[in-house]
Amino acid sequence: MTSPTVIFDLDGTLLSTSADLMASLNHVLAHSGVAPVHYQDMTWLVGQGARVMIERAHVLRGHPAGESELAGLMDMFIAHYGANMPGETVPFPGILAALDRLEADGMRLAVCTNKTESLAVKLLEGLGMAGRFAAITGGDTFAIRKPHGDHILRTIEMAGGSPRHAVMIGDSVNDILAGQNANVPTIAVPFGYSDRPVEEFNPTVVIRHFDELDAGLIHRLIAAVDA
Ligand SMILES: O=C(O)COP(=O)(O)O
Ligand SMILES: [Mg+2]
Repeated sequence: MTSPTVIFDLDGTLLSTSADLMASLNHVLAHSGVAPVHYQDMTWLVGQGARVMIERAHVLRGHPAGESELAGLMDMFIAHYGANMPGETVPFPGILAALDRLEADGMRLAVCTNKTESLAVKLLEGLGMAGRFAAITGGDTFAIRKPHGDHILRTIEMAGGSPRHAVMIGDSVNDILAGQNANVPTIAVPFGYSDRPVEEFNPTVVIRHFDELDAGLIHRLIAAVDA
């Protein structure tokens, strides 16, 4: 039997990244001469990649930015965020032990994030985690990205896995929609960046802590699809 592929979202799922994202976003906002955002704003700003985050933050502060302005602000964000990494970013409680358990069971691990791929890889490398993943794809890896189901399907393909034996784990509506679009079971975590309760997205299951994530859960979810 093909070994299962477990696909993780990055921001708000594997890693608690909001402090560093917010510091770099506020650096950009200061350049635009607008007031900084606060932590509670991040639940709405994160999830569609840095460009959308910058765009939304400017709208939030009543200073909409045009296309060419956004391109420059994005470069500024990438330079600041990339230079300060891994900063205060840390893995969420229990995730490293959970990855160990899945690996020990022979599962393939992958990352499917809307973050810019080079930033995602650099961040995971900085935390010594990149080598665990058979594939790391970002919001700019393909022409499409989450919530498009193909972002997940192509990540599974790059990891050498099978879409019939895969599970997507994420914190935002995009992750759960992408899983549903790809026809793979979904696990939602409630501790990431979502402005709505994750239950509203109808994930297959919700886990409150990574202590609940083990090979048994992944096998049960995959078996339920085959049934
Ligand atoms: O950086 C973002 O906005 C989104 O990243 P994520 O897909 O890993 O949550
Ligand atoms: Mg996320």
